[in-house]
Amino acid sequence: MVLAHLGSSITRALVRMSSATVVDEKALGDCLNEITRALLQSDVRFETVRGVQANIRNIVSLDTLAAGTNKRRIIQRAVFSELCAMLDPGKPAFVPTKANKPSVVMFVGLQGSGKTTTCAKYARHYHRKGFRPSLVCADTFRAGAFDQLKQNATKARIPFYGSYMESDPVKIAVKGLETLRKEGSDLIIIDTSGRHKQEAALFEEMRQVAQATKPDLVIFVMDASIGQAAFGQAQAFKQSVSVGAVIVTKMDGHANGGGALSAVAATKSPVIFIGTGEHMDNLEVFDVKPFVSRLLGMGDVAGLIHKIQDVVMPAAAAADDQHQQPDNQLLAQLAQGGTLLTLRSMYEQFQYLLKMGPIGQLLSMLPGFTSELMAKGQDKEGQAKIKRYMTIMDSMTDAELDSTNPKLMNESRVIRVARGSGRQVKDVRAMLEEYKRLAKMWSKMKIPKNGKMSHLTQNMNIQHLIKNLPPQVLKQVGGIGGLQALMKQMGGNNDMTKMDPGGDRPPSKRR
Ligand SMILES: Nc1nc2c(ncn2[C@@H]2O[C@H](COP(=O)(O)OP(=O)(O)OP(=O)(O)O)[C@@H](O)[C@H]2O)c(=O)[nH]1
Repeated sequence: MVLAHLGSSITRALVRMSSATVVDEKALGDCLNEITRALLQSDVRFETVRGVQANIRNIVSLDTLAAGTNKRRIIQRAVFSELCAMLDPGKPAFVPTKANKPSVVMFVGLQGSGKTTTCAKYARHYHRKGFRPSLVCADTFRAGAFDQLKQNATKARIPFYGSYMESDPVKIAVKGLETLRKEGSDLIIIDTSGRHKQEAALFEEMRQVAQATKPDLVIFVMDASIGQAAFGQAQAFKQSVSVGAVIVTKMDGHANGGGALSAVAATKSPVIFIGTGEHMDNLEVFDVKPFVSRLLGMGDVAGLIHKIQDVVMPAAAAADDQHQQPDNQLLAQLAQGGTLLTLRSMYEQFQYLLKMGPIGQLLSMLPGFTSELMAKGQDKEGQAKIKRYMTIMDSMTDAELDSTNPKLMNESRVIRVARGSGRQVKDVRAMLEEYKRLAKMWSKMKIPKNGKMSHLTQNMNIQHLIKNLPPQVLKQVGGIGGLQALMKQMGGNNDMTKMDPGGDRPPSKRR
């Protein structure tokens, strides 16, 4: 959990206030002081913190509250809504669509902020949603930028464009757009140069690339560690190009992230994603209410359902649209029936499982990937086993990974792969047994092709889901009846915003 310290400090303040015998001015004052301290420690600007405190005091006027009013609840709600207001710029960002013309998104930011890495993560995010994204490296300032982008793009299987010879970023950007448009990309992402500090040359280059490519969205990438200095940095970039959204990176390592997020909101720019690690999958959609909800340990049911949907959607999309290239191709094949599982596709399903993190349990809806791999309450062991299997597969050849013939892995290859991966022979054998079991099961399965989400969700074993959901989550969705209604809604209606549990502000559109 990012900002774990801030979240636990605020939660502790609220718990302390709630357990006070009487909720009076003193209890409220202590609670607010603690929250103030936590926000300042997270490098939130002093004026912002003072505003949050004053607004909570305005909402919670203890003297005027009618007798019998639940003061604790009112304070908790006020804190929740003020934290949301602090992080909400009140402005939506452009969301790429699969319209007639490809969407063009340009990334800007200082050197080392994580631009190049985030471009690839962003592309991967939309690839998973059924887009055909591509990357252009218009960073001619840093030697090695093109190689880095190329490497990331290859890893994420995203088409790319760049040049070792051309030194004019504008020419590269224009040529890249032209080439990738012709190749059928529907989301073209342009990575631009960064500098060590804000300087005229950087801004001029950004302006020229933007003028020549006319992006639908300019994303400013900044590093969370700068905290409240994000305000000045975001303003400076906004004055040079029309920044439409912000991605705050390195939220995994910085307590200052709270300050950075609130400072960006103060510039009226929406934060659309946060970077939570160096890995390609460490990019989280940033939605204010669910974020604050999780920060305060109140969960995020809509997000939970989204996670399920992220895994199930590509199969539905693929079943509906043969032209799409969803990330989860195995699920797409499953829609055709008679799937011949390869070790590589098993590897990809493992990646999905790991991405789901602690709620990997929910993936019990994926046929076969159930108790043996991620038994209830044993997420850690299950994940360790999956990682072990993946390390072993990393030492196998492409031919072995892409084959459906387990006999390729003869005794000498098993010994060789064990040595190469630093694992024991018995581990390699266990992995191959797992593969055979899954291959057999998947070969007999078929997801109905013509039934969109509703068919897929009907296919999920709801009983299994009920058994595996943590009790508090089940309670939060309204028990078994509520869960069934949610699944039904998920089948017939893709708009998750309608499922937001309570609250008065609609969450921004899911990206
Ligand atoms: N921990 C963590 N590291 C990140 C994150 N995003 C990027 N990084 C790391 O930050 C470093 C710099 O990232 P780059 O993508 O090269 O930065 P850049 O902004 O493209 O740099 P220039 O191309 O020089 O402008 C790399 O080591 C990345 O792996 C993140 O969300 N968390």
